[in-house]
Amino acid sequence: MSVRTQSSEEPAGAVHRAGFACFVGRPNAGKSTLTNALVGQKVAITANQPQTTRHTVRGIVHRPDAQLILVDTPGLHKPRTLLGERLNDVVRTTWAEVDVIGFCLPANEKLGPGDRFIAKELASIKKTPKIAIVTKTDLVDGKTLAEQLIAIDQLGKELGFEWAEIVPVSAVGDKQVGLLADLIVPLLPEGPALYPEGDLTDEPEQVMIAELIREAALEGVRDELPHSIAVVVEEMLPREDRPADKPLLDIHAFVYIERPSQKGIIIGPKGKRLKEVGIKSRKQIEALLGTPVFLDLHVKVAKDWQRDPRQLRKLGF
Ligand SMILES: Nc1nc2c(ncn2[C@@H]2O[C@H](COP(=O)(O)OP(=O)(O)OP(=O)(O)O)[C@@H](O)[C@H]2O)c(=O)[nH]1
Repeated sequence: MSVRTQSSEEPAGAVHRAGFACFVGRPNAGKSTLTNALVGQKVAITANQPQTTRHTVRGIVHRPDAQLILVDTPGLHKPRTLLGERLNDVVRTTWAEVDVIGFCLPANEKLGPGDRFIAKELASIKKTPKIAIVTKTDLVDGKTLAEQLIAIDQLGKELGFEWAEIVPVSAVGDKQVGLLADLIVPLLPEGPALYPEGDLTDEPEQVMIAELIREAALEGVRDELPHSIAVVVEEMLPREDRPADKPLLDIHAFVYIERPSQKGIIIGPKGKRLKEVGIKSRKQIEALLGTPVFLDLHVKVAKDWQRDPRQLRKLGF
């Protein structure tokens, strides 16, 4: 077993590499946080709640020697609804297309059936190198970490493959995140940069904005509305008749819920809660786009949208 704590010096050459990596792992394993730490900007949505990442969000790491494009997939899980099945399809398609797969396993949770389920699926993808990433190392002591590293090495052996690397990281503590990038880069194919410098994500702005609104709308009501909220940005238009130095962007968005009874929870007494959601997400959208925004939010009921293919398509899944 080789566990990396330090980068081995690559001979300095003129080789430039570019390619794709994705992080897989159970819900809450720390994939989005790690993506953000590597890219250095909030592009994926994180939360204390499983399955927040519904869209494939790419973050791009630009380096002089390489361009690493990170594809952040939803967690693979036992599908119970049509949405669940679609999410799993997205995950498998992504795996088949990337150059490196990073399997995220939290240091503070023993390997469980969920991890084995994913590892088994990974084992069937023969040609893509797989790096085991032990996340959240700041939450455990050395002994627990060592046991986890051994268990992960063992898991690979049981399933008949070797991890390309096993790397402990802490995205929150900024430990070994740079090293992880150093270890992924040599596994990418040689080639020129695929995206212009400065691009951090190619996720359409509308999707990122919808995710910001969804995150704000979920805050404080996750227990009541765990996976029932979808957000769609209907329209984004610069306000007419504004002086050039005082632009305003009008954004109209719908917050979809599954049942009329959920309306009250989202809107709150006298619309107070929805207003707060609007203010909070507007500030984040303004920070993202760098322009003042007028955000118009409407709540709509889309009955059982998670189970209805037509609704799912409309909501962008
Ligand atoms: N202490 C600590 N917490 C972390 C670390 N990385 C992630 N977390 C926390 O773990 C939780 C889940 O992290 P996410 O990045 O949203 O996990 P994910 O794997 O993307 O989750 P899904 O989108 O549900 O698949 C969040 O509360 C994070 O703040 C870390 O390095 N240290």
